[in-house]
Amino acid sequence: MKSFKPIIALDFPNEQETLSFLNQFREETLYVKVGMELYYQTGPSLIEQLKSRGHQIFLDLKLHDIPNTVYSAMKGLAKLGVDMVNVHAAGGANMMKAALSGLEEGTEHGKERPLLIAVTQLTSTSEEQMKTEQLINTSLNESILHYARLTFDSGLDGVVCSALEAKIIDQHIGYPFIKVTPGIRLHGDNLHDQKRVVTPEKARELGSSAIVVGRSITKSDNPYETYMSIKNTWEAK
Ligand SMILES: O=c1ccn([C@@H]2O[C@H](COP(=O)(O)O)[C@@H](O)[C@H]2O)c(=O)[nH]1
Repeated sequence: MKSFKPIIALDFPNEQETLSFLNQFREETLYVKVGMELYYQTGPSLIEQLKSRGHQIFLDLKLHDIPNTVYSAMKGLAKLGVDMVNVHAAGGANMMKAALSGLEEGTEHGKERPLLIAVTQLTSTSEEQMKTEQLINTSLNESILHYARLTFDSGLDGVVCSALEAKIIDQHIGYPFIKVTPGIRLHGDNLHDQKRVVTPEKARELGSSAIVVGRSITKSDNPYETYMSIKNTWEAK
C-alpha cells in the first residue's frame, strides 16, 4: 500500500504566516495540504515555493461544478505539479470522470499525474445533519460507501472520509483505494467544527491511508514537537 506521511493542513491567511510556520520544521520535508483559505490568497506562486522546499502537496480545493468546468479547471491544476487534488463525489460520476480526463490531459508528458480523490461526506457532517439538511435517508456509513463506490467506479484513486469509515470501505472496495482522513484530534475530542473525529493511533488501527492534521499542529505550543510525535505514532504502523 502507498505510504503517506501525516499531511499538515496549512490553513493560514497568507504566505508570510505559512512560511514562518514552515521554517520551524528545519530540514524536514513534509506532506502539506493547501486549502481554499490559503490558495485563494496566494495562488500558484505559493505552490512553487512549497515545491522548491521539497514538500509534497495536496491541493484541497474540492471542485464541484458541471463536468466541463471541472475538466478545464483540472487541466489547469495539473500543470502546477502538485501530488494530490480532489473533488466532491456529490458532483456525480460524469463530473469525476471529467476531472480525471482533465488531470490526465494537463499533466506534463513524462510526469506522474496527481492522485485524484473525492470527498464523500465532510468530517464536519453528522448523520443527523445529513438526514435533515441533505435529505439523505440512509445511514451515514451507507451514504459514504455509496459515494466511495461511485468514486471507485469513476476511476479515481480514493476518497476523503473519516477514519471511522475506513474499514467499511476496505471491506467493500479494498486496496489500493486510498482513504485520506481529516478530523484527527489528539485526544479524540469533538473540538471545533469537526463531528467525526479520531486519534492518530485509532486512525492507523482503522486502516486510514493518510491522516490530515490541521489545528492540532498549527495551534499547538510547539508545532514541530507535536508533528514529530504524531509522525512517530503514525509510522509505528
Ligand atoms: O471532510 C473533510 C475534508 C477536508 N477537511 C480539511 O482538513 C483540514 C482539517 O483541519 P483541522 O484543523 O485538523 O480540523 C481542514 O483544512 C479542512 O478543510 C476536513 O476537515 N474534512
